[in-house]
Amino acid sequence: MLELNEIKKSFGGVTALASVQLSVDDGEFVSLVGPNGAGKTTLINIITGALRPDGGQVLLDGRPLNRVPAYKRSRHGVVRTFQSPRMFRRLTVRENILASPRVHTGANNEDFDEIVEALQLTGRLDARTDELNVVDRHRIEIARAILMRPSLLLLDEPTAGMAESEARQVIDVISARQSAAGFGILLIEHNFRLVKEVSDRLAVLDFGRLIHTGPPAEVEKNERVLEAYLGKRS
Ligand SMILES: Nc1ncnc2c1ncn2[C@@H]1O[C@H](COP(=O)(O)OP(=O)(O)OP(=O)(O)O)[C@@H](O)[C@H]1O
Repeated sequence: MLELNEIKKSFGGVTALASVQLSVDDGEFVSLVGPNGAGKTTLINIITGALRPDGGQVLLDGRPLNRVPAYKRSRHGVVRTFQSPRMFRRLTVRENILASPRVHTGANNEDFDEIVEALQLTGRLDARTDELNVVDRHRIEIARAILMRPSLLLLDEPTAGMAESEARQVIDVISARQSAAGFGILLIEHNFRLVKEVSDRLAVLDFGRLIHTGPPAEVEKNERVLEAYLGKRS
């Protein structure tokens, strides 16, 4: 469904992405892992149209997106969340989750209740989001994104700032919804152990290069991955 062909992007002298080739099929769960500065967020920004690549093509269902502006890409079902969740701080949790018109038109009450409960937000629906911590703000963004009924969900470190048990719980919720609804996922996560079990494939970026793509069981056998990735962080 999503195909990235030879995507290149530099910032001044820094090569953020060097010819990245990656696909996400319908209903597939792909996790993009790699150290800080590897180019993960840049890749999501290129998929959504927030950034233009210097070279290469983004294709959605076989159609090139290069000339499609960011706001129209979301109409094609491409939905993203941010590394630092963006909210209307003076609005309540409920209002923030319902803030997208696509949530209004697409989600029924049952979906809303289910996802809010799974993400442990039920008791906080009437709180203002500026009273909440970053963990809950991530949960709000994820709830809204899922209720937008994406065909492709791009999650930029949805577990940033979470303890491992919180992160696991959130990833399990995402995975369960993905299995039920069948959308494609590209999820950014530093710690590949957290996403190993739920991912169909892992793609490992290092200094803008995709050094491995394959089933999670293979990743720890790849010397380059172990050296590039595990060498730098635990
Ligand atoms: N707008 C920008 N201007 C200049 N350099 C940038 C810009 N955005 C990203 N970079 C650089 O491009 C490289 C890739 O950054 P990117 O944020 O995509 O990495 P990342 O893998 O998402 O890192 P992290 O895990 O820390 O979020 C880094 O060297 C970064 O400093």
